[in-house]
Amino acid sequence: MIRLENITKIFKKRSFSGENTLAVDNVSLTIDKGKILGLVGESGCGKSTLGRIILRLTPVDKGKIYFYNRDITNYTFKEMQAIRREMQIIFQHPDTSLNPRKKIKHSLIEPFKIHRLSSKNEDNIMSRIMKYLDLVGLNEEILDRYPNQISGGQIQRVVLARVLVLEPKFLILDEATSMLDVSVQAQIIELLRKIKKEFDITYLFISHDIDLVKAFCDDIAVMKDGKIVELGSSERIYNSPVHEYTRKLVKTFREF
Ligand SMILES: Nc1ncnc2c1ncn2[C@@H]1O[C@H](COP(=O)(O)OP(=O)(O)OP(=O)(O)O)[C@@H](O)[C@H]1O
Repeated sequence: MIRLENITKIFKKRSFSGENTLAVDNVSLTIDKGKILGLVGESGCGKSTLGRIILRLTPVDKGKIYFYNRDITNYTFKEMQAIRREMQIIFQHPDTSLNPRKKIKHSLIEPFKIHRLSSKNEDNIMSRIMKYLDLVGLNEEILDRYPNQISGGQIQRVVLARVLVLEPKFLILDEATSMLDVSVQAQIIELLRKIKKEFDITYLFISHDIDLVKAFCDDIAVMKDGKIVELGSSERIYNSPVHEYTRKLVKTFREF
């Protein structure tokens, strides 16, 4: 479903004395349809940049991005608009992912407007919203609340519902559960499993938590200094890591 060939991204220095940052260094990888690929590595290694590049939210300097075998690397804004709904991302911070001044109802109606989804009237939109709210384990009481009146876990459920109304085929979860308590995190992971089963969505799960990635993902790509240093099945990477850096990551988590 996703194929990356030799992706490279350099952020230019911001000041005369600063340095360029090689955020992604010649990365090639494939994510097959229906799979969950975990992308792990320590802070600043380039995980988010790579995710944003796949969605064409960050321009790439070198390399090619394929989505369903279509080369989307140089798609225009208009061409991207046509496939934007199919590729979505959920970020880490529950507190900034929804407009704090708008009720939850507004945030759930918004995607229909942005993506000009064909829904004849508001009743029709609301019935679709209710379907997805139910799926993520929320009820209509949430609609009249503001983001600061609900918990972090509830916000991530709303964010998921907001994305699901678009019926995406590929979803990037960028540290999407990192800010949540462990028990809430487990509930959201369970929900993500259920959603994947029901909608056959392919995930890229970005996290620094290798234990969580091992439990949730089919395969793991380990990133260091912008490079993928090791890639394989979750079991293999976790139980018999080959690269020295992967060994260190696994060991650190086990001791922690
Ligand atoms: N817009 C930007 N402009 C300049 N440098 C950037 C920009 N975005 C990221 N970087 C730099 O690129 C490198 C990779 O950052 P990135 O956010 O992709 O890493 P990450 O692995 O996702 O880290 P984290 O887990 O902390 O989010 C870092 O050195 C970062 O400072």
